[in-house]
Amino acid sequence: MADGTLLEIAGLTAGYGGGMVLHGLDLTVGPGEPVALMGRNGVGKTTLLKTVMGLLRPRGGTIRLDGARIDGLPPFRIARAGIAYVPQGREVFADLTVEENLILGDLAAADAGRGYELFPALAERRREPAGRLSGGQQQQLAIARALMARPRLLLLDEPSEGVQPSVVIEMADALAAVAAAEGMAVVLVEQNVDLALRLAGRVVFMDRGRVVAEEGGDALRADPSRLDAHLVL
Ligand SMILES: Nc1ncnc2c1ncn2[C@@H]1O[C@H](COP(=O)(O)OP(=O)(O)OP(=O)(O)O)[C@@H](O)[C@H]1O
Repeated sequence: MADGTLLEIAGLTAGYGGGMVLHGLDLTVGPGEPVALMGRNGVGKTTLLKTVMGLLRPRGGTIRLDGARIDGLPPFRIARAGIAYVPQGREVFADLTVEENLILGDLAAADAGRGYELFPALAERRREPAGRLSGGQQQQLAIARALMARPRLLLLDEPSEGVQPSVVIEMADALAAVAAAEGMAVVLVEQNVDLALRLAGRVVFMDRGRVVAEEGGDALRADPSRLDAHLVL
């Protein structure tokens, strides 16, 4: 879009049963922009990702991708529009091989090469059941699978959970490379400051179902103590 907006969320409300979790949330993300979303437990970060992906129906507000409304569409149509989602908990098909998991990420892909370029360690284990990989490699596989279809926007929920620091850094650098090379935007929900700051050009802070503040990644890298002011609200 001419104004450089890929994702535009305005006045979004959503919740479960009688309880509202998102209370009029506004957020815009530019093409190719890596954004980290931070905030205390329970403020609605996961709920936001699920709502953007169409897994939870919004109660109000609008979600636009490249200017076109996507709120209310079913998840498969949102995926086709160019959004991929890697939920918390590294979901892979444990009984299928690494290669089969990758191919399932994009049935139109002739081979899984793209996934192996992202994370070369996966190539060495391509014929093994995914369930035998370490936690960190399963997370890499879940991310690689989501990237097979070349999304324009990747929604990623807490990928660092239970993953060793060296693998976290590898994940951040692989994602940053794809974001830069292909113009893929990322919305990363992350408590791990190292990962959030390594990847994000901008950090957005949520509290009680709304975006309440944001900071440039460079300012936070220069002075990470600025994070505390936003996270202890
Ligand atoms: N399936 C559900 N049914 C009912 N309530 C839910 C459901 N999922 C989440 N909630 C509630 O919605 C609120 C926001 O949860 P959400 O998972 O979006 O927060 P979060 O910011 O991602 O926190 P966390 O870091 O703990 O995952 C919480 O009060 C939670 O208990």
